[in-house]
Amino acid sequence: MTGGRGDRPAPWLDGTVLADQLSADQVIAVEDVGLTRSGSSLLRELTWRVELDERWVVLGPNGAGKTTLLSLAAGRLHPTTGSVAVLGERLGRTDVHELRARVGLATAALADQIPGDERVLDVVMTAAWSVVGRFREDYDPVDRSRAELLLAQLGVGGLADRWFGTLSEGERKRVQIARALMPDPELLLLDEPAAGLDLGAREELVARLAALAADPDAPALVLVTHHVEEIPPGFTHALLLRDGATVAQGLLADTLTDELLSRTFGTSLRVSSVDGRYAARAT
Ligand SMILES: Nc1ncnc2c1ncn2[C@@H]1O[C@H](COP(=O)(O)OP(=O)(O)OP(=O)(O)O)[C@@H](O)[C@H]1O
Repeated sequence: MTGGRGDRPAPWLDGTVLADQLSADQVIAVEDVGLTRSGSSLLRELTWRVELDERWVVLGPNGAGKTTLLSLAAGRLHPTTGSVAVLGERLGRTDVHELRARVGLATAALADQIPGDERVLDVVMTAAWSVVGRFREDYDPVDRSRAELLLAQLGVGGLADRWFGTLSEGERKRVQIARALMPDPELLLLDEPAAGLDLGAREELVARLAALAADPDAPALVLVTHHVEEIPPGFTHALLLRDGATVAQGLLADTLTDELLSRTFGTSLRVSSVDGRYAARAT
C-alpha cells in the first residue's frame, strides 16, 4: 500500500476529476451523481474515485449523505443521474447480486438483521453464502478455518461459540467486520464502525482497522464516520460531505484542515494530528 499518489492534484475542491486519472485499479468511480428521493436531493453533482490501494474516510455531519453514498458503492442503490461503477461494473448494466458478493459491507442496518441466537462463528461463516442465519450443516472446513482466523484477527476469537445477542456493542462491531471480510471482498465498506463504543473499545477497533489498513493484501477500504478521532492511522484519503455535496476530497493531510472541516460541519473547528491520529475541537 502506498501513502497516496503524488501525481494527484489535491484536494479537488470542486469534486472535478480529470479523465486521464482513470485507471484499471479503480474500485469505485462515481461520476457526476445525483440521487433524489421523495423530492429531496440526497446527493448532488458528486464525483469520487477510489483506487485499489487507497483507504478512504468519508466524513460529514448527520444527514450529509454518507450512508446513501455507501449504499451506491455497495450496489444497493442506483443513482438518479450520473453513473456509478464498482469494481469495474457499471450499476444498471451488471448483475448487482454478483457485484454485492464482491463487496464487504458492515452497517448497523445489516447488524440488526442478525438473529440474537445466532452463534458468532455462524454469523461469520454464513457470509460465504451472503445469508444471515445458519441454513446448512455441512460447512467446508476451509470456511470454518477462515471464519476462526478472521475472528482471531479482530481479537474476538474467544467468542466463536457465544450467541451474537450476548455480545457487547464493541464485540458485535468486530464480529460484523469479520463477517464482511469472510467472502474475501475486493472492497470493504464500513459505516460508522465505532458508533456507540466506549473509549477503550473504540481504541481497540481503531487499532484493528489500522492493522487492516497496513495489510497490502487487504481490500480497498472506505470508512464512514462523524469523528476525525476515529480515523485509523494508515488511512490515506478523505471525502468531506455536506448536504449531499462534496466540500473537499483528496489526501488526508490536504483535506483535514481547519477551514475545510469547519465548512463541512458548519462550525469553527481546529484540527490537530499526532502520530497519525486526528482530533478536532471548536474554536
Ligand atoms: N428514502 C428517503 N427519502 C427521503 N429522504 C431520505 C431517504 N433516505 C434518506 N433520506 C435523507 O437523506 C439525507 C441523507 O441521509 P444519509 O443517511 O445518507 O445521511 P448520513 O450522512 O449517513 O447521516 P447520519 O450521519 O445521520 O447517519 C437525510 O436527510 C435523510 O433523511
